Amino acid sequence: MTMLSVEGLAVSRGGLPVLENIGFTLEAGHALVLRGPNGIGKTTLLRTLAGLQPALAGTVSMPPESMAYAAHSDGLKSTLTVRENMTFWASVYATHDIEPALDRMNLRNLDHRAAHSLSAGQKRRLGLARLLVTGRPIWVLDEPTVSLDTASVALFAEAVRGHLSTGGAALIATHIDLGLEEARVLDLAPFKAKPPEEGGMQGAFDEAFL
Ligand SMILES: Nc1ncnc2c1ncn2[C@@H]1O[C@H](COP(=O)(O)OP(=O)(O)OP(=O)(O)O)[C@@H](O)[C@H]1O
Repeated sequence: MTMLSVEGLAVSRGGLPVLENIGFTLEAGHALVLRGPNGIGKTTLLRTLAGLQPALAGTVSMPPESMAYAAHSDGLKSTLTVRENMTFWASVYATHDIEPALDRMNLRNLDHRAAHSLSAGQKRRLGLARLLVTGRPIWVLDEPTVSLDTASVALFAEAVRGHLSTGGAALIATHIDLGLEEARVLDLAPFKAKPPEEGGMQGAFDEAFL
């Protein structure tokens, strides 16, 4: 069953088109891994899908409210404890049980620690635990494994697998292999937008000699 369908999508950063004519579908129970070199536009695409910036063109079949977005910055409330952060998010998303999420991301021993006192990887685990209490079907993840050690990457991959097995889907920008058999890869290189000024200036340059 198709959960998300994207057609003719063009996205921009700083007023310039970055990727254009992007099309893909994402089925329930599957993950799509976005690949491409630094700066190709993975973050820009994910931010656009999550409703944080407008698209230049195209259609996205599902609204941002169906997506749980986890960005580079973990969005933690630094003075609240791990447990308080989780409780806060559970109330925002009107879900209740934070206990399984604490266990899934191995945060139980840290649950009374203020978020600001966590290590980078522990903060990342807390940011990812948030996904588990959103109750949202499509996870949109930007470099989710940054700062994670091997054991935590495995925990995270297991959490994604659990989400997929209950009919969820995930869109993940990552440079590493998460070992997810359910994942397809989408290479973004073919969608790279041509810089508009290049064509325009070259045209003007050529014209000057005609
Ligand atoms: N705030 C900004 N204003 C203007 N341009 C930006 C801004 N942030 C990023 N860009 C540019 O937009 C393009 C796409 O950046 P984006 O962060 O989406 O790439 P990415 O594929 O996620 O890269 P990485 O793998 O390094 O995370 C890049 O050329 C980048 O320089």
